[in-house]
Amino acid sequence: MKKPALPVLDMSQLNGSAEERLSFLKALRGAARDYGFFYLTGHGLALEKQKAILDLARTFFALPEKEKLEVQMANSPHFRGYTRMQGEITRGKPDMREQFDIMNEEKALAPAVIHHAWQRLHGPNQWPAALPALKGALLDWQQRLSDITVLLLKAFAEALEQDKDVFADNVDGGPYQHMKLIRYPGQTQGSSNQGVGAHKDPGYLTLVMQDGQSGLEVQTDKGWVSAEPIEGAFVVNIGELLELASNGYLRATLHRVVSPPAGIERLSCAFFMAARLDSTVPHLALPAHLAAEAKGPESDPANPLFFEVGENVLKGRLRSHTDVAARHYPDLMRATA
Ligand SMILES: O=C(O)CCC(=O)C(=O)O
Ligand SMILES: [Fe+2]
Repeated sequence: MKKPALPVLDMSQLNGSAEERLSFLKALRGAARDYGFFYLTGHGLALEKQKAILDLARTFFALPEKEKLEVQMANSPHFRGYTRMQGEITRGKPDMREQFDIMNEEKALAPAVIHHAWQRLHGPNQWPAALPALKGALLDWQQRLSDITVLLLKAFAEALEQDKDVFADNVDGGPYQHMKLIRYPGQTQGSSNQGVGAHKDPGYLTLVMQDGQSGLEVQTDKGWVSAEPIEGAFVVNIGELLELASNGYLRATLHRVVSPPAGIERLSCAFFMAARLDSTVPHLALPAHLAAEAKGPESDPANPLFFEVGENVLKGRLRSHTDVAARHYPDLMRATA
């Protein structure tokens, strides 16, 4: 196999000898600083389970459109459910992908206790009646991915020489979870090949499971590189909250997906770990030798970053899903117009 363009980290080293742990932490810090992206192996999730989730995704997307639209995201003030092709906007352009989003399974809050717009993110998922197996399988998978990201976040604290509990307030009681099944159809003549436009992820950490088809591309100092699928490995990337917490020492990197060639589809499952919506991102006090390398979080006037987690998550959702925003958050849309 060609040498991968991004570092490969073996998470089982975290449970190994003291030297192995150190070697993992050093590699983690370097990969996240230099690329903001890496492959993760040794995470303990079996290949057959991964394939079963991608098979379920394939079955879901093959349902008649009517069944999928019954659970469309536009119905949900909590940004959960099905989004059809071109239903999501990145950098002002529609993405050529269809997707199914779930988050923590929970009740919506009563209006009387809602004081901030982001509290409306809490709520139930929508599940397709035609595929009853989806609910149990996806909620279980989401929890496993969430557990991996919590371990990784702890490892980041250690790698950055922080108190081991520096992120405890962000994750105790269960961080915000968000998982997406995604299908990218093959290119068709005359249509755009923007599977998803160049973007940074808004949360702390993202885990992506890809099928065998390439398409995910990552911006590096040497230009765009392809994150070719490695069987069994997840692709991990840093989100804006971790960049913010580390004052830019860790990088939230631009990435995009280019549509597969005509006649070929690509499936993926992305898990986004934010933090508890009611928590605040800590300002990490980096030791001098690390602080000297911190670049400061990148500032982009079109994309303000907030230390309040709920604000940051809601901002990203409103921008990507303008139909949900217009239908369920007209008050906010007027305020920002
Ligand atoms: O499908 C992929 O490989 C990545 C998707 C992605 O970057 C996203 O949904 O944020
Ligand atoms: Fe992404």
